[in-house]
Amino acid sequence: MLKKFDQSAASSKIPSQSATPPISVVGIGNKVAKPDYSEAKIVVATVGLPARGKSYLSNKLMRYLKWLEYDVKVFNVGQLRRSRARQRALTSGQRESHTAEYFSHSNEEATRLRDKLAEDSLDMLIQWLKDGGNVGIHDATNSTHNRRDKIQQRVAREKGFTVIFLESICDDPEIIAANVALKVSSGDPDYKDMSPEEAKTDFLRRIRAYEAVYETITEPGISYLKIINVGDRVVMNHIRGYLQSRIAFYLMNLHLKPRSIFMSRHGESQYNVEGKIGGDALLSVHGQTYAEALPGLIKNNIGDAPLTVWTSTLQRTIQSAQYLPYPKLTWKSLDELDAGVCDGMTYEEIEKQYPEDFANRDEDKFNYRYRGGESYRDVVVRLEPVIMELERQENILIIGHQAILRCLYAYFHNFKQADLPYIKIPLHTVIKLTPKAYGCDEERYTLPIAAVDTHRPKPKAPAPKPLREATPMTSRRHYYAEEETEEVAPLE
Ligand SMILES: O=P(O)(O)OC[C@H]1O[C@@](CO)(OP(=O)(O)O)[C@@H](O)[C@@H]1O
Repeated sequence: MLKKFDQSAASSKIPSQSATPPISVVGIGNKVAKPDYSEAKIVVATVGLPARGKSYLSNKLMRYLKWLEYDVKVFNVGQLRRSRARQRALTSGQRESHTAEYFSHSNEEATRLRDKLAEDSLDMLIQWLKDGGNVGIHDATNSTHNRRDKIQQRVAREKGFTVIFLESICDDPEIIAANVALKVSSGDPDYKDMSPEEAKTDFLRRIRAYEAVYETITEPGISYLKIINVGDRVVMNHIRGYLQSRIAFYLMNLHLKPRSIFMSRHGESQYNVEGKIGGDALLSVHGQTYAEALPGLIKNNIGDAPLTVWTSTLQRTIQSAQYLPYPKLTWKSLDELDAGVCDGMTYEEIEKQYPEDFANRDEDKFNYRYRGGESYRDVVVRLEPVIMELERQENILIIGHQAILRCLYAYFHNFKQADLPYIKIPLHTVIKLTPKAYGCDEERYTLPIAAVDTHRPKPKAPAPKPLREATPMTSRRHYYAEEETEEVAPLE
């Protein structure tokens, strides 16, 4: 539901209206208010034994939905337990230990305490939803009918709130062993006073304590998703509405097979050399050299492993991929951000011809929409099917464009919207992302082939407005030898 928006006054500031959830946006002067998705209020409650990837699924889901601009937060009951224990230790001077006995069902006092923690965490989550959040993820074992009944009853007290249970069932010994190893090696506060062997023994006892009372979801009539071995099989029940279906579809497409996602911009184009944006130019001489060198770099990296190459429909990406001996796919959705009336111009020309637009873009680059073109926000929306497909696939090399790769990179590294349009994706560099339990490992390979720098840094001070007599701003086009290495910091 879009509120009325004065399009004549702000052709460049109209937020996305494409196939995204209903949003309301209010224009305030030169600024664009944050989109309001307040209609969706969903509690996602995880269900599963320890070491079944519940936190992995919770965090992936959060990253995906946040990238799509929903307000999402994970409420991890284990973290609440630890932070309360720390607080108690500060007043009592005595440290509490939460070994396997604490999780045993026969320990009535501890069971009462754990139930209370789950309730408190749910109350905090519901309050957060009332304050404007959209999807609150209750990351806990929630492994009995009784616990799930309580969650349902609590959520039912809130008008318009719905709950989906997300059960992660895993019987693949490799996945379980990897999750156990991660828990005991990640400096988990529960195990900081134990050796890795003691920690492992204790954690396995904790799992057995939960197994003794575990009840898989069989309750009729509730909304749930059962994810078996992280996406091998998925069972769905009573999934309704746009956002619930989207959540289900995303989780269905996840897998845990080891793989890497390679990203590279096309080789330097003739437009890059001239400082022009957009267009459909061919590669420069240096760009062509990069295209020739790329197969060697990739082969050195992945050897004989299978790989699929994705390009946009624009010549500079297709030309850059021409010597790569792998199956190729051309995506219209990977075409560069559409600069509308500014297509084919240099930044200096845009500043001269459209000074207000130029200033607006500097002020809020993520939301700014070129006249007759797109904003970064629009691009994020059109890349959603690409993200979904990337989650399903194994090794992929994307030969793309500056703005497109920024958006994809931001998804994997959880960047804030405001920082996204300034991420450095230099030419003649391959970025290798390897998804891990929480986040991604990254390596960068830069080939020693000269190229211009097309990155315009964020202006230091807010751009002055109106910009009748704007001082010319030069695009920084120079060679890597002059490049500083400062990077935008990822979230968390
Ligand atoms: O959003 P900004 O920083 O302007 O970067 C996007 C621009 O990057 C460019 C190069 O300046 O990408 P590309 O090299 O793929 O052509 C432009 O075409 C595009 O408009």
